[in-house]
Amino acid sequence: MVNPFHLMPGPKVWPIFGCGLNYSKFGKYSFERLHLAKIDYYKRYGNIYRERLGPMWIVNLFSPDDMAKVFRAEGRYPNRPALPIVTAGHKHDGIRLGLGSLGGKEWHKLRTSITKIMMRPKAATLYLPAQNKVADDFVQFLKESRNEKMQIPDFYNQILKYTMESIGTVCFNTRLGTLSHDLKADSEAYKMVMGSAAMFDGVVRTTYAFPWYMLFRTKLYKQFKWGKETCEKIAQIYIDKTLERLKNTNDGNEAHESEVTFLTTLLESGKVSKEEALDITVDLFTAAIDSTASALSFAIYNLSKHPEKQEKLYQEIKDVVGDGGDVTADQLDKMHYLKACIKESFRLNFPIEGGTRRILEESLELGGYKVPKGTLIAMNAQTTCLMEEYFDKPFEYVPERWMKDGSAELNPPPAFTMMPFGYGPRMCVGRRFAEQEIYLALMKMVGHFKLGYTGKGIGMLNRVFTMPDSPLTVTFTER
Ligand code: HEM
Repeated sequence: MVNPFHLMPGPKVWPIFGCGLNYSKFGKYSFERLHLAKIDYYKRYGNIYRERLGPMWIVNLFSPDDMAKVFRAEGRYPNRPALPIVTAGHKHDGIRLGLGSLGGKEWHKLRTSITKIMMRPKAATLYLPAQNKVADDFVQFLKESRNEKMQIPDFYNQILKYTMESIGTVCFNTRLGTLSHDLKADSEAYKMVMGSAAMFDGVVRTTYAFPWYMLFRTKLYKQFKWGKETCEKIAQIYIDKTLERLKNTNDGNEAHESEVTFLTTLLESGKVSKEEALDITVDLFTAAIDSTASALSFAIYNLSKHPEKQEKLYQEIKDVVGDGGDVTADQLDKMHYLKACIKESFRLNFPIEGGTRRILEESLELGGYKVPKGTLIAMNAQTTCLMEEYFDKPFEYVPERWMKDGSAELNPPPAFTMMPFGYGPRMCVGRRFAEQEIYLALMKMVGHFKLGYTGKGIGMLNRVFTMPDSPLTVTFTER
């Protein structure tokens, strides 16, 4: 029997505020630690519940079968809500909606122009030589940055510089120079770091705030806009330099191999205008930084907390790569335990609060209820990934569970539980690049240092992406 939507369980809905007060200072929960609310709600309501935030109904799912049903029902143009601050920017100042915020045919046109370039299996390996060099420089930077406790002060921000530097080689074929101990305030790299931080902070703080910024250009809105414009200005400088070099070296023929960048490939595809290509490149650059940094931080943390797993990984690195040098695509293919370590870290510290979201294009039966068209569906993989029902020893770090050799002696993880990059035609377009950056950083770090951990355990903080809730006090001892 299918029940009507209004019978679906969920927290009390107040007039005007809906369920929002639960996350305010009058409530039990906070948006920063939304995962704790989700765990409570799961215990109280089971596999499905609904809540209303502002005018919007949100249906929360915990069952992988229901999540699969949503993905299977999505059509040609899967619909995900845009970031609210981006929508406000579009309304106030005509800020263009990017790939992550567009819907329908407009989204599809942009997406098809880059899916082939970015999603084919070997898409990222073209950038391996440049990204190897960035990872080497990061290790050197860490070596020189250690304090007397062998820790890296402000480690999270240094990781952000690595991810920015690494994706910079893809987007602009240029070294930005962020991995410097002496970053000058008037340098392009410094401005890029500051701009990206201001913009991301604006995104995070407005996503869960009362939407005054939809009505007025609030202080936070101005900060976001300043950050975005700063990044765009600097990106434009790099892009112009690349195009200038291309003009001089290539006499109108295909780009010289050393000048192949994401941007040049996009331009040569003939599918987008020069202006669109510039926009897409800047969008990808900004989408890549915090997302990859937060995933990399938890991967480092989990390995530093589990020395026996780290040693196993070290052995794999020695066996596959030997004593150093550039990591090749063939070697990456053989790094099975490394990939298992990263997957397990994604499971324990799922990178996106809740998980992927969709707006239903048609009404759908979920968990025994008829959910109307237009409802926002939150697929709470973050909670599901820690449930005993689906994972043996859910709170333990066991990379072996992802190995196909059966070494874990645990039940294999079920389908539709682990989707850190989303699913279907709208899944993360930068996945291969994020993974490559994380592989390289971990291989070089674990190859050079024994990572140790002395501080208290790290929890998760929801800042659009899941971030460590306290400083990462990892120790770096040379091998
Ligand atoms: C570990 C790092 C990353 C994680 C965990 C992550 C996760 C995600 C997720 C969950 C989505 C939504 C997918 C869906 O709705 O099904 C997404 C979308 C997206 N990601 Fe990532 N991402 C990461 C890194 C990157 C990188 C490196 C880039 C760029 C090079 C990038 C660019 C994008 C873009 C442009 C979208 C929107 C795609 C669309 O709507 O068509 N991401 N990401």
